[in-house]
Amino acid sequence: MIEKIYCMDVKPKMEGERVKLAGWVYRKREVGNKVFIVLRDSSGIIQTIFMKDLSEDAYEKAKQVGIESSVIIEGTVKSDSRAPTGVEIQADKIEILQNVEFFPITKDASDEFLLDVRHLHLHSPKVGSVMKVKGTLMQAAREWLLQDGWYEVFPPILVTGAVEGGATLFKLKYFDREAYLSQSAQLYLEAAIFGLEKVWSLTPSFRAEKSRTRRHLTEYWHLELEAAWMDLWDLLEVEEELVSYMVQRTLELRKKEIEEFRKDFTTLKNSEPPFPRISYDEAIDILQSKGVKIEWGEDMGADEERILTQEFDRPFFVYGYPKHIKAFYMKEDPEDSRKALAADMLAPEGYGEVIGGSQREDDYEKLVQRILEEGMDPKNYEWYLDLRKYGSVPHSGFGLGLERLVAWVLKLNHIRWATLFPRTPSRIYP
Ligand SMILES: NC(=O)C[C@H]([NH3+])C(=O)NS(=O)(=O)OC[C@H]1O[C@@H](n2cnc3c(N)ncnc32)[C@H](O)[C@@H]1O
Ligand SMILES: [Mg+2]
Repeated sequence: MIEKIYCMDVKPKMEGERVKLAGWVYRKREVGNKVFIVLRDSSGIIQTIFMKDLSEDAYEKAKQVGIESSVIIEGTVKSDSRAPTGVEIQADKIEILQNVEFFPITKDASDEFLLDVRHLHLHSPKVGSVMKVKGTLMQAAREWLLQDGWYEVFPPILVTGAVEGGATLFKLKYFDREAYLSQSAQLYLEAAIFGLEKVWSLTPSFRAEKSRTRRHLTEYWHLELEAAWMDLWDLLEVEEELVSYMVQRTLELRKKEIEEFRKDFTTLKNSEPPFPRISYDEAIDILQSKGVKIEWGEDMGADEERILTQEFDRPFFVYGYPKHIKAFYMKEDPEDSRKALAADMLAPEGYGEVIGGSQREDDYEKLVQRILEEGMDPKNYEWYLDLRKYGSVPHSGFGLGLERLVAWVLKLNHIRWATLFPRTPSRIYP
């Protein structure tokens, strides 16, 4: 590893010290016998100045170097209020590791072009800020899960059954049989609770969604929890505690990065438990009162959720959806056979669903009945049905779409900007 200091670690109080930095040329301009290079590394940027009368060799090299060239720069720290970070390097040495004549990404690059060259777009500090926020949200989730006694487990991705409906399965050939890419780790987490009681996993989930919306990917990162002995209402408390900790902790650690994307932090600061809870029935009433054409029993899509979120300035729950629009594994509401003990968490500011969760059907016969009602073959779920034969317990769980959470926290205009290499129906390269 090159012995170097990070841009953000160079402080005005280091005036006069000699330092070595390594990174990429972010900006460059020439003024008279001076070349100003703004150097970029993972921590940020710093201005370096090359003066002909300080080192003609370094000055001549600095004149040649192109944007995004990889360089090692040495020089003396000088405090300067005019510099972007209040300090600059009076450079007397530059090693050009690779000079870049022309970097393909320019200021007017289209979104589609940026996605075509996503592997180069990752040079961007702004993209780096998205990934830092995403990583910190997961760091916070791990902190909370550890202190609240949840066990991380590592479920399979190669599976033989649908969880969220057969229409969005990615099929693959598995030796001499058919298999699928996992839509959700849920069923395997349900098996894990008989030994570990409270489990969680972060896995890629795959959905052959043909819908080209701002909130769907075909591959996304899925944070899922499952717990024995919990009913739906216990689950909602876990969800709001976890999400509020993730948001508040990320606000604390990544305020600078979040400020690059939004100026108003109100909804983030409001994300403290308890989150508001409305029933599906109330949600339908609200939508109808706002002139939305939707009847009881219909599912809410992105447009309906967007309108509903206008009523809230923080994440909120919608619970008690009609059973027939929800998945086979959801427990019927004992107080209303038309409904499931299910709840989604919706993010405000138009973002909508970030979590889907429910209490699970724990009775063997009822679960077989639901599988048959959904037109599925119980034989394909024998192992899953076994979980209701050997010490079945009330249990609940949920799945949080990490990119959806990032999209809300950073107010991104499309979920694809929330992931390193977005996968959509029209994009699987690079
Ligand atoms: N363990 C569980 O109980 C999870 C459950 N089996 C499940 O998969 N629910 S979900 O389909 O609503 O998906 C959960 C979340 O996963 C996200 N999700 C769901 N589908 C997508 C797509 N296509 N792209 C991005 N994000 C997606 C979204 O935030 C959903 O709320
Ligand atoms: Mg859902």
